[in-house]
Amino acid sequence: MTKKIIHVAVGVIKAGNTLFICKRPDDKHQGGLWEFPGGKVESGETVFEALKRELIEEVALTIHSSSQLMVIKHDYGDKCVKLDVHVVTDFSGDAHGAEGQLSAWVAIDKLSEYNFPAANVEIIEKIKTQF
Ligand SMILES: Nc1nc2c([nH]c(=O)n2[C@@H]2O[C@H](COP(=O)(O)OP(=O)(O)OP(=O)(O)O)[C@@H](O)[C@H]2O)c(=O)[nH]1
Ligand SMILES: [Mg+2]
Repeated sequence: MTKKIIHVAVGVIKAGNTLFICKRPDDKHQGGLWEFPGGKVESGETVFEALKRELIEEVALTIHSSSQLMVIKHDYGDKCVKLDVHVVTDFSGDAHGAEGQLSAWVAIDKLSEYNFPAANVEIIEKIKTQF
């Protein structure tokens, strides 16, 4: 049987040479690891609409535009995800962990000091070469 793929909108929020990252709650999938904020694309939503909704909910930012960086499919065994990764530089608001999660603005060359889910390795490699 083909596994269900969970479509996820992921936001790489960038200001200068820093990115805004959050810590996933321990009880969630890949809990305790750092992430780029975002979440599942609901039926009838575009990726941008999902990203906009998730970033308001999770980090209290209103985004005005985004550009696609890459799409990554990853099978964690328990879950199969398709991460639709978008870079966001055009936003308003004061980013913080709006759901009580830890968060930080981190310099791109310090990203390797944080542990991310396996699917994110490719994202971080691309960011380091491209940004
Ligand atoms: N947001 C986000 N999710 C990621 C990243 N990397 C990665 O593998 N994922 C996976 O993508 C899936 C969906 O993300 P999510 O848990 O943020 O979804 P959500 O905000 O809709 O949460 P929910 O479970 O409360 O509905 C999770 O299985 C998560 O482990 C990442 O950098 N950011
Ligand atoms: Mg989320």
